[in-house]
Amino acid sequence: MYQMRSSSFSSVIAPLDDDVMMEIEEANKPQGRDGIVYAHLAWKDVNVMVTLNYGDTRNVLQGLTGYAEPGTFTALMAPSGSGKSTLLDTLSGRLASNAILSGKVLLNGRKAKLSFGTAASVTQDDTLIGTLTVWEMIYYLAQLRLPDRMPLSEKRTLVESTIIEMGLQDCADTFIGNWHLRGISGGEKRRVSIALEILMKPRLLFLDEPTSGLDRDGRTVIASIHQPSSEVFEQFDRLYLLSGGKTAYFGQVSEARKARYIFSTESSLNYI
Ligand SMILES: Nc1ncnc2c1ncn2[C@@H]1O[C@H](COP(=O)(O)OP(=O)(O)OP(=O)(O)O)[C@@H](O)[C@H]1O
Repeated sequence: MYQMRSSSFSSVIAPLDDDVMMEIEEANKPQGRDGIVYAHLAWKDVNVMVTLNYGDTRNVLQGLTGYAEPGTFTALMAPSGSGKSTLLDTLSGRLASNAILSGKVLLNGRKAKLSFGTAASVTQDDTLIGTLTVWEMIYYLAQLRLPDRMPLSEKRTLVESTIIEMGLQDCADTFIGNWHLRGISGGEKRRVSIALEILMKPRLLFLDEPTSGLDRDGRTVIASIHQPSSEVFEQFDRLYLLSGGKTAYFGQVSEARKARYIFSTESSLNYI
């Protein structure tokens, strides 16, 4: 769990570099030499206000600015209730109907609706079919989601490579399981949920709780995270810390370390 003393961490807020922000906002040529469209995501002055019962309102996010670039992994961290899921929902265009957004969210320099195939979200409540094996589940989804014109042999190859990418080889033939059938572990279920999304090769991936071993491969990954294991923590490039809906820190993980955030060995982050 976090321990936070708000008086001292404000001094290590990383100032956002305006040039970098502008560069990202104006990046209108996201297509790389390999023909793949990469996802540069930027958000500026984002505020989210929700309407509560009896018509009261509450500002859940206040003045958030940041960006995420292709091939990087950005971790959103904050104490419970500070706005991680709301920021993920904002960036992925999934805000609740009682929430009002102001500010800019730009994909490759433009306001864009995130289409299926470009962006994918993996939330905690994804449903899997317990009576299928891991291989069957992923293959079943591949047949449903991948284009009809793709040959079956190609779909099978993609299923195999996705299973390897997510480190699911050892449990590929194990049932996913349900309340009366013991199946794969909780962590393996998370990896199956992610596998189902990366089948479509999205350039932008939003995760509620990341997992280790995710290949970036030019992908832009933004993940909200509660208690990172040291293995997961090693994978982050940037850290976005929120406190009470405001930015407490946005910058490189390495700089956060220098700024005297203490990362203890297992699953805890303390601000000093
Ligand atoms: N649509 C909404 N209507 C009312 N309140 C909301 C709404 N969305 C978020 N909130 C409130 O805003 C605050 C931030 O919620 P959010 O789920 O983003 O936090 P979080 O950092 O993801 O929390 P946790 O780590 O516990 O999942 C909470 O107090 C939550 O109750």
